[in-house]
Amino acid sequence: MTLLELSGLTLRTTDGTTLVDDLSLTLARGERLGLIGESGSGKSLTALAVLGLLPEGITATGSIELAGTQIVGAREDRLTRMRGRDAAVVFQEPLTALDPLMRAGRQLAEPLRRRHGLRGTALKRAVLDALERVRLAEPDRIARSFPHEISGGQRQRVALAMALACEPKLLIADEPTTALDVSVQAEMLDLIDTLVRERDMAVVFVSHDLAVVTRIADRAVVMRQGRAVEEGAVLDLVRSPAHAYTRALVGSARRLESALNLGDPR
Ligand SMILES: Nc1ncnc2c1ncn2[C@@H]1O[C@H](COP(=O)(O)OP(=O)(O)OP(=O)(O)O)[C@@H](O)[C@H]1O
Repeated sequence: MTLLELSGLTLRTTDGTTLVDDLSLTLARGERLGLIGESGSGKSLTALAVLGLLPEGITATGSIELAGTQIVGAREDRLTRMRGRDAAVVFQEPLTALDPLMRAGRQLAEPLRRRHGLRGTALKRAVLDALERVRLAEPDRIARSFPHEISGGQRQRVALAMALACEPKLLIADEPTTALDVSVQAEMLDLIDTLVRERDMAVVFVSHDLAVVTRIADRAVVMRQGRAVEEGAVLDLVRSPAHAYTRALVGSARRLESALNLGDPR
């Protein structure tokens, strides 16, 4: 069953520059799609468009249907209902999602209260459970901390817990490991992988790094200069890229062999 369908999505600035050009793709429930391409290829804007969060001055034409809701041109109240319930996002920089002046526990309590109607002790328990689920040791301490008092990796886990709080059908992860230390990147990828698998959640995983995408996604769309140049099963793309740009990505994907554990990728 289709969860997300983009048809002819085109994103333009007010001065008429086309940033994403006639993009079409579909995602089934529970499916994991990588959106891959170099910086500026339009991946993040596509992800933001799905959430109805395009920056001012960028307009969308075409269609984005998410769990039966047309996102292009939808009113803000409709988008607000959709966010969290149908789709949630984890950004590269967790501070984008976190309020620097609010303790982590309070921030996480908000979506849990809204979605599950919890109050008081039950809400406190749910906050600690959500922090434990993203494998944060010392959930009590983390809940009491302000974002600047915890590490980048811990902040990203709190942001992930917030994104998962409303049990969305789709998790959009936009370079969620890029800003983290290499040592915690793999842990974060494993965590996302496990949590979405347990919940049978669909994923759109945005990254410039093919090696990272292979760990999470079943299928990938390769974007270049706002257009999809190639699409297919991740392993097919890696083994026999058709487009010269995909070939270049495969060639430059660091640690690809070990990430895939394929031996000779040819
Ligand atoms: N608010 C904006 N106004 C005008 N142009 C923008 C805006 N945001 C992004 N762009 C442009 O749109 C194009 C696509 O940007 P986008 O952020 O989607 O790329 P990306 O593939 O996600 O790259 P990165 O990995 O660097 O984020 C780029 O040329 C960018 O400069």
